[in-house]
Amino acid sequence: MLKGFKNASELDFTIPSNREAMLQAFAQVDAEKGQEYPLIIGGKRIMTEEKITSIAPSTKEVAGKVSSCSQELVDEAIRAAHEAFKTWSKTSVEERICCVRRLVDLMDKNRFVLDAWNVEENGKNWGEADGELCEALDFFNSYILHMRELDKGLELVYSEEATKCIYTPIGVGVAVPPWNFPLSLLAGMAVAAVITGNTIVCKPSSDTPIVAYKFVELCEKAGFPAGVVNFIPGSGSVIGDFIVKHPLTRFVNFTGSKEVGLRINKMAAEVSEGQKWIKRVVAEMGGKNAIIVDSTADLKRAAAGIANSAFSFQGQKCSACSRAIVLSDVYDRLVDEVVTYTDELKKQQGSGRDNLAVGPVINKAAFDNIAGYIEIARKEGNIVLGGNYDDTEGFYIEPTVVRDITRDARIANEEIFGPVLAIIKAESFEEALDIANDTEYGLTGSVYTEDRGNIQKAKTEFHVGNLYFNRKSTGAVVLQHPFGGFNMSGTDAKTGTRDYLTNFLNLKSVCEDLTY
Ligand SMILES: NC(=O)c1ccc[n+]([C@@H]2O[C@H](COP(=O)([O-])OP(=O)(O)OC[C@H]3O[C@@H](n4cnc5c(N)ncnc54)[C@H](O)[C@@H]3O)[C@@H](O)[C@H]2O)c1
Ligand SMILES: N[C@@H](CCC=O)C(=O)O
Repeated sequence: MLKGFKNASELDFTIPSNREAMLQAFAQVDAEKGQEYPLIIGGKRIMTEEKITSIAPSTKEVAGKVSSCSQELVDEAIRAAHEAFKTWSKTSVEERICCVRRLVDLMDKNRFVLDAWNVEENGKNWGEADGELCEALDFFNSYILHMRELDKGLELVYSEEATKCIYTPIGVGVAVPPWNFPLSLLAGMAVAAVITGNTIVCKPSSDTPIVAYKFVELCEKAGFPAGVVNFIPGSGSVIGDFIVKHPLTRFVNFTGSKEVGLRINKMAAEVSEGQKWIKRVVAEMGGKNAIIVDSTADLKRAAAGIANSAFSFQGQKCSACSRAIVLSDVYDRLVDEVVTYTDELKKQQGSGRDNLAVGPVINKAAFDNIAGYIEIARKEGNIVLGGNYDDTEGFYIEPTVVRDITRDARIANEEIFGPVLAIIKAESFEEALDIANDTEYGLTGSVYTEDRGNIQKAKTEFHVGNLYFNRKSTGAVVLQHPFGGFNMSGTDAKTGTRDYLTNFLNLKSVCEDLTY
């Protein structure tokens, strides 16, 4: 079934032509900077008085201003999507796939400018931005394959009657992505919805609405009819509950923090007047991910994996390692290796445009929150690297390594979502597993070991949605490492898979008595 699928390859920016194209794309970003963007509802562009200001985290400059949607306009958007659903849901799967294929093409043609906007608005480096674009393409291509299979219906046993089980679309969905993967997560949510015959209302994060706008613009160019993909940025606290509670909302596809995810889940469970269905919620949420290192591990390799998982994109991945749990006999040596490796990363910190290893954190609120955790870390353990932060030019926080942290410390339990790594000591592999599991989350985890017994034990006893061995905990690849978390990390929806698409489909069982 997966024959014909190939993961997209990231651009090599050491090739002069790619580098040059990226610099040109930044020139385009500069020319567009400060521009105002409308909502897109039922194909209409609507400029509102109230705007969301998007700030470039590397420089604190205004990237652009995006119209902010009111509750009245949310209602209009959901109704437009509901109207479009009447015809889009009956459009053939092949026709829907054609639109997605054109979108793949358009994303590829606009690749550099999409990457450049992601660098500008989100603070990623070039490779991280292009890796995200590849993930979006992988989602599209995997959903094309899965949808073709789903279109055949469910295989049934033979009977005297004519029986069939067919997948049918369910209605209007709402996509609520976070800011940290503004392209691939929104694009994955939107395409999963529309390829299955649903329509979608996209509410991007207020930190990254321009990247989202660029994506929705490409959807229009790809030929999705008006109203199939709508764009309504707005404050979560002003329109969030309204979108979720709207009686025509059929499903909510959310990725973000645990607090917002749980609120959405609760709101969606309440039945609004006129609502005719139980709303479906996909909620992928936070993590407090651990990497375990036992006494048999290759410590240099483990240190590199830990530092990459903890500090790439400044620790702002849900999959980031924020706890290293290390057996006591190798603890000091491992800490030294992590410090040595991280020190190299720390020397390469700066603006995303300069394409360095470490960039800024997303905004002032995140900066203050992470700085607060660094001060807590000073009291709870010993900072052996980093610990400084400065928001004069952009929101920069040094990669920070904290040793001698106990399992009950705040920085060992709360999601920081920034470049702060807590290193905890364990006396046995069993204790290390117990500490790793001692969290309400269950997103990613990794184990560095050469002990087959420990590998077997972790496979059954380390409770996370994505478990890795002798490898970093970040960088899941579509259809190689289906991604989704356990417990308070989410509904474990496993993006990129066929199962994922069934969240947005009904299965209709049809039977005809042939003797009639
Ligand atoms: N599990 C995953 O796959 C995954 C992937 C990326 C990020 N994350 C998590 O996302 C979080 C960081 O992202 P964030 O800061 O954007 O998260 P967030 O929860 O603050 O916001 C996510 C989205 O929800 C919207 N929102 C806020 N309040 C809302 C409400 N009441 N109703 C509806 N929508 C509302 C926001 O505007 C944004 O679009 C971290 O916790 C991270 O671990 C998880
Ligand atoms: N899927 C990504 C993380 C997405 C969340 O931020 C990874 O595997 O690193």
